[in-house]
Amino acid sequence: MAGSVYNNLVAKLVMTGDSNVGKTCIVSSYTENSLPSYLSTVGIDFKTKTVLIDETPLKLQIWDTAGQERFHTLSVSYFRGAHGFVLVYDITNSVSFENTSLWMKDIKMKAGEDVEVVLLGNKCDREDEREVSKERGEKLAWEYGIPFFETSAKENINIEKAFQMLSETIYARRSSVLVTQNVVNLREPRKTSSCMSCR
Ligand SMILES: Nc1nc2c(ncn2[C@@H]2O[C@H](COP(=O)(O)OP(=O)(O)OP(=O)(O)O)[C@@H](O)[C@H]2O)c(=O)[nH]1
Repeated sequence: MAGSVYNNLVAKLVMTGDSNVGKTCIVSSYTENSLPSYLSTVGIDFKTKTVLIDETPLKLQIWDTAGQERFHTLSVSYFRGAHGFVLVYDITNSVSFENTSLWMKDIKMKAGEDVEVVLLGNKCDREDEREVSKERGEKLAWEYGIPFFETSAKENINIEKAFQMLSETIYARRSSVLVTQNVVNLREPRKTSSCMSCR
């Protein structure tokens, strides 16, 4: 168990949801504890952060995709091969909440049915402008069978918790995680080659 394979576990996470809901700020808050200067995401980049699960390090590769419609094809092309998704809406924007069902369809279509997803209702610091009740978020997450948090990237509320829960679910439920560029089975010891394509 303490072999080197378990020191090289990597999980690919993808941020998704409408434009302007706060995906980039959530990643920054989680990986740097600071907000970036505002710049709507125009391409794709990823950040990394290592979490500990039962003393095992799991390196998260967090891909921040653009929510704007004109980047949709590019954004969803990064869904394939992801182990988990952070699906974000803005509690002050009901359209972004309604569109989560479209993002969920894309996730299932591109990444498969058994991929792990956490739903975030972001900007919960803006209570005065709230358009989506917490109950609606909870109900939707219950229907999907996924965890739900209301978050604030601005005030760093529930961000750490959400990523930790997603990481633990991936670690516990998935039979495989990426190890550098190779895939290994977590539950069975590796037998021969470290490269799937060589088998
Ligand atoms: N009040 C408040 N504002 C936030 C929060 N998170 C993000 N914002 C603001 O919302 C705006 C959009 O944030 P981004 O992180 O760029 O949104 P995005 O979802 O990455 O947008 P795209 O890159 O276009 O997909 C910025 O002005 C942020 O400062 C939050 O938790 N609270």
